[in-house]
Amino acid sequence: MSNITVFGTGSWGTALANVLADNQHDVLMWGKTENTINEINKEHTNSKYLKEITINENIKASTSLKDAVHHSSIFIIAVPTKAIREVAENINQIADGKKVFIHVSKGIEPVTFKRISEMLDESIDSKLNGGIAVLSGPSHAEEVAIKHPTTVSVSSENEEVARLAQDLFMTDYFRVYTNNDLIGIEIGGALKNIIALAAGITDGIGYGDNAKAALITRGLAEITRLGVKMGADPMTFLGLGGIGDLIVTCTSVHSRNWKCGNMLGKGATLDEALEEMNMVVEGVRTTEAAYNLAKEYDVEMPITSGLYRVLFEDYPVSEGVKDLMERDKKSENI
Ligand SMILES: NC(=O)C1=CN([C@@H]2O[C@H](COP(=O)(O)OP(=O)(O)OC[C@H]3O[C@@H](n4cnc5c(N)ncnc54)[C@H](O)[C@@H]3O)[C@@H](O)[C@H]2O)C=CC1
Ligand SMILES: O=C(CO)COP(=O)(O)O
Repeated sequence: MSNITVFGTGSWGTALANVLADNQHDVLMWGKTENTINEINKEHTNSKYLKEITINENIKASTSLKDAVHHSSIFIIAVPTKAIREVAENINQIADGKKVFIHVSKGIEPVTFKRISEMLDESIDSKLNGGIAVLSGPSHAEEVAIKHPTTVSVSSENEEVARLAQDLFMTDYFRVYTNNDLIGIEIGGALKNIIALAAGITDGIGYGDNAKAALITRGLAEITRLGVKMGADPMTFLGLGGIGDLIVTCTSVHSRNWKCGNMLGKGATLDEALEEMNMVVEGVRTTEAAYNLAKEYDVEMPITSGLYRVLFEDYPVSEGVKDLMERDKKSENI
């Protein structure tokens, strides 16, 4: 059994810490918020992020980055994309030996267009970098925390690190596949949030299953178009990290991205919707990144472009839907 540190005490970090503790690993969670850390240690709950869930009593939590870094050589990075560089750079200052980084976040950095494994690679000195992997797939924390059957993929440029991640996480309710397409898994996990925001919007407006199925299907087409230009294997988008995650995020009541979109569809402004959520809605920043990436790679992404206008240019949602429906005639085969 291994010592493992989970960086991030939000819903996903907490649910995954429980999975690892179920596998008898010695888990230390690190976070900045004193209240949450005390609550995890004393009450074995995390009421802000995962209501009504009991956290395994063997899990300890700390606000000390030093303790967190020295606890183990296996790090699970479970903070929002926006915080990845800061956390990784701080770890880099303290670490004194090789560490394996398994990140579970879903986003792309606007402006640089970097994937999370690339941000980690840039932030960690090569002498401290024992390998980087991503864990991604259809997996809401709320269901993993109550041990409902869940399947995910892990990917790394280093096959051994992917297999290590698979071994660490695999339980009878959390099934982990390896996948050799790091780019595809990271792009699929990031871009599905854009489509989930759009699905929330159409549900919020009051449209039905036809609209949602259209978004999932045509959303997958534009995710695949961009992903392939970025170097992904198109088949990855038919797997857990692609269509699997797209389905769960567009259809689940647990999805933060769907919920945010749903409020927008009902008439809230982006600021109002984000204010209402007390958890990260990754799709907002990812829409900005993907909108610019689509231009850079000269890829047509009509759903992403329409959502960009709604989120950042005050474009009415009803007009956004109309634009999508009234685009020039196309063949589905292209
Ligand atoms: N919640 C879920 O079901 C799933 C989430 N993810 C991904 O995991 C990542 C984290 O998501 P959640 O746990 O849902 O987020 P969350 O909003 O529940 O929690 C985020 C955590 O990160 C911490 N944090 C934020 N900025 C920080 C900083 N600068 N330094 C240190 N800590 C910081 C917060 O205090 C909080 O503990 C996201 O990229 C999300 O897309 C992936 C799969 C499932
Ligand atoms: O990635 C997720 C499920 O696989 C979580 O999605 P949300 O952030 O929209 O809740």
